[in-house]
Amino acid sequence: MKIGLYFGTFNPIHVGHLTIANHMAEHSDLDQVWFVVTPLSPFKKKSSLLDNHQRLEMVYRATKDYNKLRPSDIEFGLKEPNYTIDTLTYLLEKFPEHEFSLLMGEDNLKSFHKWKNYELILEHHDIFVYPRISSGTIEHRFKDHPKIHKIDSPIMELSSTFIRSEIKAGKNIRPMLPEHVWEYVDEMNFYR
Ligand SMILES: Nc1ncnc2c1ncn2[C@@H]1O[C@H](COP(=O)(O)OP(=O)(O)OP(=O)(O)O)[C@@H](O)[C@H]1O
Ligand SMILES: O=C(O)c1ccc[n+]([C@@H]2O[C@H](COP(=O)([O-])O)[C@@H](O)[C@H]2O)c1
Repeated sequence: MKIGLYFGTFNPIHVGHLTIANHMAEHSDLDQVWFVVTPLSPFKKKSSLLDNHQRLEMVYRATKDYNKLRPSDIEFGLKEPNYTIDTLTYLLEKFPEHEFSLLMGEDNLKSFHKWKNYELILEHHDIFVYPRISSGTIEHRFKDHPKIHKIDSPIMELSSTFIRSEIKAGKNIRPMLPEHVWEYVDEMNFYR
């Protein structure tokens, strides 16, 4: 099968993430999109980070009604911080029958030259990049790269950081989360 890997912290998963994954599932030849919940991103701090299983639970609730979208806890047993190349090596060993590509927002492409062994990732995998407003520029070497494919789609100005700070300020963010995720966040008093 052709699998699109959508790596993220998902703290929490929001409608932007879900829209991107669904768009790729509907408009590409991918058979499935896996949301890989990352325990600790190399570029992030642990502050205000919910437990791995709570973030996985939110991804599970967001994706359960979508045939082609799956939560993945594959990184839970791997060394932190989680370098994507290490996870890919593990996945290729575990699932030699699958072909893996990556989905990411444009902000991640802008820092991609700082990722561990990024040349090796590009050698073996296609990367689909979703437009996103963010600071910084895309390195020249990634601009016309044959393995990097820009997705032509509307921009969604939404982030987990914004959602967490709005909840902390007592604002209603209900439309920004998939309904089942909002119910869980509300019931568990997350981010308050
Ligand atoms: N609104 C968005 N548009 C496009 N890509 C997005 C959007 N939100 C997240 N992404 C992408 O989803 C992936 C996972 O992102 P992540 O879980 O870090 O979400 P985030 O909203 O960026 O979180 P935070 O605000 O906590 O940094 C990354 O590739 C990121 O670029
Ligand atoms: O492999 C790397 O060097 C690397 C550097 C930065 C981020 N990543 C991965 O990219 C994903 C999204 O990261 P983030 O920081 O935007 O949540 C997450 O799964 C990280 O593990 C990976």
